[in-house]
Amino acid sequence: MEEPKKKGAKPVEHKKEQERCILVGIATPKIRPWLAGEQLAELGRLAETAGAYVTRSFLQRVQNFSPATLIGEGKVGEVKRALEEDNAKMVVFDDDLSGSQVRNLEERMPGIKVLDRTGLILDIFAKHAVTAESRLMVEVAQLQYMMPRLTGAWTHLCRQHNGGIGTKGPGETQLETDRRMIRKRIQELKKKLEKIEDAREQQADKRNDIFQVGIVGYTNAGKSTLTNRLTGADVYVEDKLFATLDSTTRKLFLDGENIILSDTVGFIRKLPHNLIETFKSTLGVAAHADCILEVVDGSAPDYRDHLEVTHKTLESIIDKDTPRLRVFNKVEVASEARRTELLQNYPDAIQISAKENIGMERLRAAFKEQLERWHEKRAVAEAKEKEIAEAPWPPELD
Ligand SMILES: Nc1nc2c(ncn2[C@@H]2O[C@H](COP(=O)(O)OP(=O)(O)OP(=O)(O)O)[C@@H](O)[C@H]2O)c(=O)[nH]1
Ligand SMILES: [Mg+2]
Repeated sequence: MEEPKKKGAKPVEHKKEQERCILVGIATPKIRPWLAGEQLAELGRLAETAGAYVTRSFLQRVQNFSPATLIGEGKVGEVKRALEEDNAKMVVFDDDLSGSQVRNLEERMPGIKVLDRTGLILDIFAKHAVTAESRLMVEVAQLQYMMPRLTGAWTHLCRQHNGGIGTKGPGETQLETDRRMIRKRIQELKKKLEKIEDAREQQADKRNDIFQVGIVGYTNAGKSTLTNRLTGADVYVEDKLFATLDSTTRKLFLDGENIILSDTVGFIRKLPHNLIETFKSTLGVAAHADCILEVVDGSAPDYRDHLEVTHKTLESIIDKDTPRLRVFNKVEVASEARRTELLQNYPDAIQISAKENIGMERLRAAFKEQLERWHEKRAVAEAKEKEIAEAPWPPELD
């Protein structure tokens, strides 16, 4: 059996050259402790995917977020000391920071780069974007992310130059100019994106007579591995988050005819709404599908959370009437207890291993069933169209 494709000959350890960083997660009483730990571990994987080296992580339990710095003042001091000890120059928060929070934190920790989960995701997106379309989308998202943070950067500079004196006057004018320029740029980029989208829609129309399956799911669930397994394709697979940014379509020969599988960008928790909005057209590939295949990592401790995130993200993108299939992947590494739990709670889902080639026959059978239903639906629709076309005109009156 063929091993999934790995990224070329990459040096394994490069910790000295990597940016060293510390992670900060915040757990409110609403979130269960083990899940808070999982989320922080996921942030660590995001940081590593972005090329950073995590020296340590903090998980602070709080009743409420602190408005000025997100975490309490005492904790800020603790993080600052840890950064010095670890010789790290970057701190990444698992929750979104406002522009003023970034500014306050940077003031308290001079020389330290302050990022949040979204900033990290955008960085990964920027690195993994290959096509003109995804590059444009990433730039829009980056500019939108920058806008509210601009205030921080500028007033920060103003204070430095004017010794802490007010921030009105030329500073604000400059800020306004910057904002206007960014807005204009966003508009331009969006126009370009619309053109690409139109071209894609036209292509999608042309393919209307082929059954299309949109593969969706949480990042790293194994969507690309499954696409490769089913179609013998060579889609990029890696044990990193957001390996796939641009959707790819592959043909699968099934029951005497070709169907199309589209592999798409994965979802993740705490993905800001405007990022989903921006990537809607890539995800739109799934929106046009005749059937949705949801891939879930059945071995993940927090798979229920993954299911929920996927469900919520899809809600805004996909027609609720589109037929859906669900597979639990990586079952060869899931415990017996987990497999039983999945079987009991999700009797319609198919347990598979894209890596070990388990469950593929059942999945193909499920595709066939959907394909038959699709043909039936089309036949009914065509008959109706024909009836309308052949009806006498003007209609006969009684
Ligand atoms: N154990 C196990 N690992 C798997 C299986 N399928 C995929 N993987 C591994 O999971 C990791 C992610 O696989 P991908 O196919 O890149 O996942 P993806 O859903 O396309 O991820 P993104 O494109 O990043 O959203 C890789 O290391 C795969 O080798 C499986 O059935 N079993
Ligand atoms: Mg992928």
